Amino acid sequence: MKWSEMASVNATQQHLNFSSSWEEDSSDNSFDEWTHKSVPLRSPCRTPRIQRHRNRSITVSPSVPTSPIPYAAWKKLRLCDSPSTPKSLLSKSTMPCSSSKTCRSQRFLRLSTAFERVPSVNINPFTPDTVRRNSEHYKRKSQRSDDDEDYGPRSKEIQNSSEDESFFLPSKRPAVSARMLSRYESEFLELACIGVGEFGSVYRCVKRLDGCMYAIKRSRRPIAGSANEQLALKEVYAHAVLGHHPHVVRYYSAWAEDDHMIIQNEYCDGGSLHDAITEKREQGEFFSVPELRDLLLQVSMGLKYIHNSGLVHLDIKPSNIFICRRSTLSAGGEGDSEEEDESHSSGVVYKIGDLGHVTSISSPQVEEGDSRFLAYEVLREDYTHLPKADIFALGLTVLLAAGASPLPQNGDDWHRLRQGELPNLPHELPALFKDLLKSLLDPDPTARPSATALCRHDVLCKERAGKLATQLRKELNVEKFRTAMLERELKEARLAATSPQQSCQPGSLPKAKRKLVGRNVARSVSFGFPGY
Ligand SMILES: Nc1ncnc2c1ncn2[C@@H]1O[C@H](COP(=O)(O)OP(=O)(O)OP(=O)(O)O)[C@@H](O)[C@H]1O
Ligand SMILES: [Mg+2]
Repeated sequence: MKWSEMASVNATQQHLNFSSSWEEDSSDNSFDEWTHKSVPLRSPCRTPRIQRHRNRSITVSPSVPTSPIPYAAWKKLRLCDSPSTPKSLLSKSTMPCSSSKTCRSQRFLRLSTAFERVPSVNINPFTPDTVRRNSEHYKRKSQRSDDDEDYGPRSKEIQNSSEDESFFLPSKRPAVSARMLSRYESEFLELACIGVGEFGSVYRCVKRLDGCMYAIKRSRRPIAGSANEQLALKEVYAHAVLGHHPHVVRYYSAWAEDDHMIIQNEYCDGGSLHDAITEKREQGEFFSVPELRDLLLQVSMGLKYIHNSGLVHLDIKPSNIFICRRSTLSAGGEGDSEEEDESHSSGVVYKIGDLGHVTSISSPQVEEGDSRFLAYEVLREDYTHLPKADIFALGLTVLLAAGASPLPQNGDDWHRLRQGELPNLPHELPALFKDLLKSLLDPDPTARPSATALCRHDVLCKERAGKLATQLRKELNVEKFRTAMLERELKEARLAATSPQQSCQPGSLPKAKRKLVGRNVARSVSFGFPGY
């Protein structure tokens, strides 16, 4: 959102109910001062001045909190200098956590270390991990009780039963409301800081009550009365409206605490696409063509859902696409979608996250996203084809995964990418796929394919058809195997019928015990086959 627009919105903006002290407080007029002073002058041929996303989304270890200087803070810093302006926030944000004042994340981490010794979180019996552990435990237990029946004293079983019960029953419920802790502290056990962005920091947490993992995003600065309040609300509004889709990060809850916004989202265990690209790049690797197609298709599905809901994301980029590995889905699992099953065969699910820039297609309030991924028409404030700006950003995202060099933030190279020139890639892409990517970057937004068209595009669906063929081949092999087994059984049954003595041979069942179906055919025993 432009600062000038924000000033008008400010009059009607909905404030979060943080604390009464803030609501009545008119002393923080830095925002008004700032909005009036910062109406941008536009040149006819603009090139983005935005540096905002440099160094963003760095995954840090909890012991080394990094605080990239947010663009907004820089901008504010240039314009006003009161103690309550971002200068103080900036110095706070850049202040090393080792200073005498304990920083919040450290405080939480200390708290969590204390909890680690006595984990006061419940174990959710329905998560795949727990189910597996439970069944192993049951197996062990039944073996043990067999042994006990034969050889061991009964007291041993009695002694173990309380241990077993405590294993299956949720551990004692933590006294959620007994202590006057913040909701965050009382409901969640913080495990690690998994990301730092412009808006805030993201922590991996276990919810004490349900024992599931969540990503908790906490705004970096106090947000009441600031532009960030609208941004924070935007993210929450968007999540709430969007509901569930397998390719959009799932939202669970949001609340304000200590003048900070806290958003509880699904935890994606594979990190961000940005992390995955960086990791591969460091090893001199890039996404393969099938992986690129899969990425493009899955994110298109998420975008199709967002666009069909009347919204646009406006900040599509690798650090806002998260990865889930199917086997370890944390909470909630997947939503319902006709496309759901087809996209999972790679074992990786891509999800669109960070909805902080989402706006509606019909009455857009545009807060430009990362300039590196910004479509030219959005820079020109032409908002008539906003969904195509997401498509443009998706094209650049896929090109980065294909090994393109880091994207320019402005300048000639920036303009060249907006004139339909593809960046250089370390490996040649198949012509059809390359053409498709080129169409995503078309300078004319109307020439770019829609998300719906991408979901049906031949180049991407062939991949899906390929997966389907592989799946069908597997199923065919299973059926062949089954038929062969049945034929063998049939032969045996015929043989048994013609020469009754043979049925008593070692290895074959006594005739009386065999269950015959149909025309004296032994019922096939059910047998396992991996994966079926
Ligand atoms: N649900 C999640 N699961 C796993 N990791 C996450 C999740 N949400 C965020 N992260 C990590 O935290 C980083 C920052 O998150 P997010 O993009 O939501 O915050 P932000 O402050 O809006 O960032 P930015 O302004 O840089 O886009 C992500 O790039 C990712 O590495
Ligand atoms: Mg982000």
